[in-house]
Amino acid sequence: MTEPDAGTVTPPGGLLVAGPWAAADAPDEEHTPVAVDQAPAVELDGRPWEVPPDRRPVVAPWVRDVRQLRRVAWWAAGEALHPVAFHAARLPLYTGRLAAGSPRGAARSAATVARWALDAGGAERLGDVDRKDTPAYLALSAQRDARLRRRLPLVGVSLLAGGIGDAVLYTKEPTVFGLTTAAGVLALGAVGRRRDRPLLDSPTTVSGRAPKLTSDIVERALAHCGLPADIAKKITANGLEWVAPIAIDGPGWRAEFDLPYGVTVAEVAEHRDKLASGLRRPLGAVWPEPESDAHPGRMVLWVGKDTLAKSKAPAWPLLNRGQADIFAPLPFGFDQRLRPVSVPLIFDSILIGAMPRYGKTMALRVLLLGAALDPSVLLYIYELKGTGDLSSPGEQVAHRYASGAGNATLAACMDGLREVHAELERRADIIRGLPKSVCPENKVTPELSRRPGSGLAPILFSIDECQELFSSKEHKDEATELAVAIMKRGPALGIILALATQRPSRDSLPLDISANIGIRLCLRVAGHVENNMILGTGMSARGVQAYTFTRRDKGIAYLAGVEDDPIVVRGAYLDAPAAERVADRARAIRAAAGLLTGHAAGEVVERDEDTPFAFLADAVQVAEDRTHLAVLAGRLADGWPERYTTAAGEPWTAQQIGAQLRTAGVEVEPQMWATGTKGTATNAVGVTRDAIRQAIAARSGQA
Ligand SMILES: Nc1ncnc2c1ncn2[C@@H]1O[C@H](COP(=O)(O)OP(=O)(O)OP(=O)(O)O)[C@@H](O)[C@H]1O
Repeated sequence: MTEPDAGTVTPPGGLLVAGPWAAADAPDEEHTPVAVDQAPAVELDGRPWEVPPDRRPVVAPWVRDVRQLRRVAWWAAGEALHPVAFHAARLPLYTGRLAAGSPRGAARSAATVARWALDAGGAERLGDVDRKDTPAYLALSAQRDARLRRRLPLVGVSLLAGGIGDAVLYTKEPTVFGLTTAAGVLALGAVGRRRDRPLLDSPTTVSGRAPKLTSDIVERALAHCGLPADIAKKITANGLEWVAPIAIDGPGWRAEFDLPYGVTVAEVAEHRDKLASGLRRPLGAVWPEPESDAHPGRMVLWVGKDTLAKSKAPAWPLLNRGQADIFAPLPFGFDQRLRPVSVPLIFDSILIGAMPRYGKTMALRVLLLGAALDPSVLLYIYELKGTGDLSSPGEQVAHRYASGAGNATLAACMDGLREVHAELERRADIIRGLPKSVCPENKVTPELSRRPGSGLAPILFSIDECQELFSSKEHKDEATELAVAIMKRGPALGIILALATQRPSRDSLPLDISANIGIRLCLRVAGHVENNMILGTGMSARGVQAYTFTRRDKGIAYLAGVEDDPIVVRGAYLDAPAAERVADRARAIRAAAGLLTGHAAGEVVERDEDTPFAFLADAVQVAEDRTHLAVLAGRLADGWPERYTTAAGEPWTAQQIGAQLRTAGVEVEPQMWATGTKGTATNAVGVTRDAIRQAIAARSGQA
């Protein structure tokens, strides 16, 4: 065979196919054209027996999996037996209902028999006939008379026979009489049942049972989901090309099909709400996804029996036991089908964004707890809201930890950024000096990072509410410069940046930062601008729209940068006590390995004005015997605006003051009768001056 020229393609099977660009003067036998839309006799990518088989398993995998098979058997038995038991238990109720309906049934039956016996239909027809049309009138009248003559005696005889029969039965066979009478009453009850009240109760609740997904339902929904009219018409006329039968997949159904030519999954995803309407399912249960391995028109539609927000969350795998490895993806949550989702943080950076109260801090907390369970990771945790949401793992294991809404925490965060920025040079020097056999790709390896004294321990640097830092007049330029450098050079050196923000805008999230982030987690946001700021340009046009999440979708997000396409994920939810337990475990693991450092090891890196002691000293000056936290917040902000106001100039909230007091060991009373911010006595969360004094005394004793 001759060497192929520029105009020919040699597929693996060896068949030469001439392209339109083939040289015009090449010998004929070398480029006999092959019509490409003809079914090729030989597969272009190999002879049939050379192509890896694309066969579906003879026995479905779930049948071979004993555990799944057992679950299916239990489920099927439950499905079959539950309605039987349900209705059996209600037999007396149903009997009562029938008995109650029997008088109505008797009246209905009597009316029906009377109408028949008196030929009510014939009478109506007779009334409709023009009396002047004598022959027709006479014919109908004669017909009716004949019917009455036949029917009335028949009814009379039947009634008489029935009555006599009953009387005989009653005297001779009272049991049979009782049974037949009961059957008659029930039958009359069935005749007399009201159409708006079904006799039998439904063994399932209407909202709890999603209708089974069928190809007809999917095709009808797609034809009405807002695609162009000609496409919709095609779907209605020809249906879809089904790749596999609709199957149960986790707690829902999976439908896989090819959309009409030229239509992409993104176009359908844009109309997800209309698709959900067509499927008659809640929005949170309808998830169209592309099957990227095939082509952009191959769609996998997963329709849940419940919305993601309502589905029962599997526990976080590291909740009660186990360690993590930062070089492997960290367990984070699960997707719509309740499959686990992990986030590979190493060699990357992550941005988490959402409207307030939709789960940013919880998402960050799960990742930090995961990283905390790898004892080699140095955690830098800065929580700029001041509510102490990240105090676990911050207090127990962080190398650097600060929480607060004031300038002191911003300054501590800047110190941390400078420290880690300096690490870039130090680490680059170490790596440059290592032989290729130890560090083949000029980046930190698991072995290197865990080698004692290597100075290459992975660092996870996290800032919650990072907009406070990036919009602060004093720090924003330096903070942006340092963060961008860390984000660009840090990953190869084992440094990960994790940022969370509730205000993704150009002012509070510099473009340089949002453009360089690798992994993006977007919980519910207000609109497409915020959506694209967090997930990346053009995402909302591709149908990745975190603003379609509803009020209930807390903790649910689009996660981009982990798979080829963004995926929907619900983060594991660890409340404060659970987080504390995990962080305590992480601390114990680190202590056993001799890896407690910095803040967790008791090293004091706080600035003078940032210590709990300084805070208590300020608080005791402005507190009364009994003071509401809101009042205390106002007085602290008036007395020391540089310490107790946010970057935006707002006084700290009562919640933030409460968090600081608790951190400093002061007991806060949830209900205290004292003068409120409006000058009148009221009940609100407060603190006594004695409690503050006691905490100061305790701390002085410690010192
Ligand atoms: N994964 C989750 N599963 C279920 N509920 C969650 C989840 N994550 C968060 N929530 C709920 O949302 C609430 C707010 O979460 P979180 O404090 O993380 O929000 P946030 O966006 O950080 O709020 P803020 O903007 O005030 O800082 C939590 O108290 C919890 O009730």
